Amino acid sequence: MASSPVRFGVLGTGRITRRLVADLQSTPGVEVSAIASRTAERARWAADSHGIPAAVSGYDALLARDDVDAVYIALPPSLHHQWTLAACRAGKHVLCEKPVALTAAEVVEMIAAADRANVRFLDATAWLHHERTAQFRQWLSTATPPPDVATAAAKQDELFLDEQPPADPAIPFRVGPLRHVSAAVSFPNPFQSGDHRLAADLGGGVLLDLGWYAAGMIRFAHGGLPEQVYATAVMRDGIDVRVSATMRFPDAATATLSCGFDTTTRKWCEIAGQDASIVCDDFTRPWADKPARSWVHEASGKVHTFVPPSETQTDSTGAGQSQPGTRCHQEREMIARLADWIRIDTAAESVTPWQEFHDQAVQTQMLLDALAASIDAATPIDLAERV
Ligand SMILES: NC(=O)C1=CN([C@@H]2O[C@H](COP(=O)(O)OP(=O)(O)OC[C@H]3O[C@@H](n4cnc5c(N)ncnc54)[C@H](OP(=O)(O)O)[C@@H]3O)[C@@H](O)[C@H]2O)C=CC1
Ligand SMILES: O=C1CO[C@H](CO)[C@@H](O)[C@@H]1O
Repeated sequence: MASSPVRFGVLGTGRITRRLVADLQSTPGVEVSAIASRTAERARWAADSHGIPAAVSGYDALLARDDVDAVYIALPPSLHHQWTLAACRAGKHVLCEKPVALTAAEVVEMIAAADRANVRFLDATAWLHHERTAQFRQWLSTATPPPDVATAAAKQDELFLDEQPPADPAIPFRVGPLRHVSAAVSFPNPFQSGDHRLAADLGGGVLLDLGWYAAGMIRFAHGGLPEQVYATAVMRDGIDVRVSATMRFPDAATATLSCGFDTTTRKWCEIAGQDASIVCDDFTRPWADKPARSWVHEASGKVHTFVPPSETQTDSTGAGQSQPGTRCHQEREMIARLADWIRIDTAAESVTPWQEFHDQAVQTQMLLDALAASIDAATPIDLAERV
């Protein structure tokens, strides 16, 4: 029996809703039943533009509606905490834009509120849901080689020569023990004056806006938090517009982060292990008109281009050409995942597949907290002392 669609209500009518509302509407099993604005006129305009049945004046009024099962919170960062708590109180599931909140303490409260209300919570960090991220995860899960391989690795750097096929053909590369992660995300001045990204009271600043992605990639690649960080910021009108940071983990892995509102477009990362590195130059979101790009660089200098399975569909001529229509759409994957969680009968199942995403969100925000503290204090910060 087909389950009924998950009906989303949208809070906010800004820039991101132009894209995400269409993504919600085009995800199977999901509908958008209402959109709310602070003003009735703008709600009407947004509902008409997107073909949404109900235009709602005021966010509280949307939360009170019976035709809304879940909300998509597309408000400035300073409002995410408040409206997530309100949505949970109203019994609505939540998809909340990034950065999840202003501090890790707020994120912990938001997740606790969702747990108390038995509703699902997910942050809209879509790259975590791209199929290639699952492949990165798999390569990283082989980070610790068996002892005999580790000994061999210490003796020679030719483990990946072609004549030595890997043990598991499904995992053709082993990154080996993680040594360094580098993540850089920037966009050159894309904002109008008055934009929340440039307003301190709305949670502005590049560290929260784009550092969210870079810190998230570093946490994802390592799986834990550094023991020490040091960050510096270039400030303009009281807002951090460029941030650079270094960090060191308890296992001696290191990382560097760079983000900027005044630097050319970058959405890059390099995850370097002892044996190979994963390189990706569009990890936050593949370019709309191009296939997702990532590579594995072996110690020998050999480079392999990774083509996600959805981009290697054979076309009608059998030529194996990439077909854009079949490409992984990370936002729809994210929405479908949340809709699946909403349909899980938690009374019948003890699984909590959302836990890893909650851990990722909390720890990303903890890392940002530490970087902000380092910028403020102009000194390295020990995370162990902050937990
Ligand atoms: N996942 C992604 O790829 C992206 C995520 N984002 C994230 O989405 C969120 C929203 O960003 P974006 O859509 O660009 O922001 P916009 O400023 O374009 O829109 C924010 C909306 O929030 C509502 N709002 C409520 N209170 C305020 C306030 N005090 N000041 C301004 N707006 C307010 C407004 O809707 P109304 O007046 O109708 O109530 C406004 O349209 C941010 O957290 C951002 O980081 C942004 C871009 C991409
Ligand atoms: O998340 C985001 C993705 O890209 C934008 C740049 O145009 C960011 O500023 C935004 O908040």
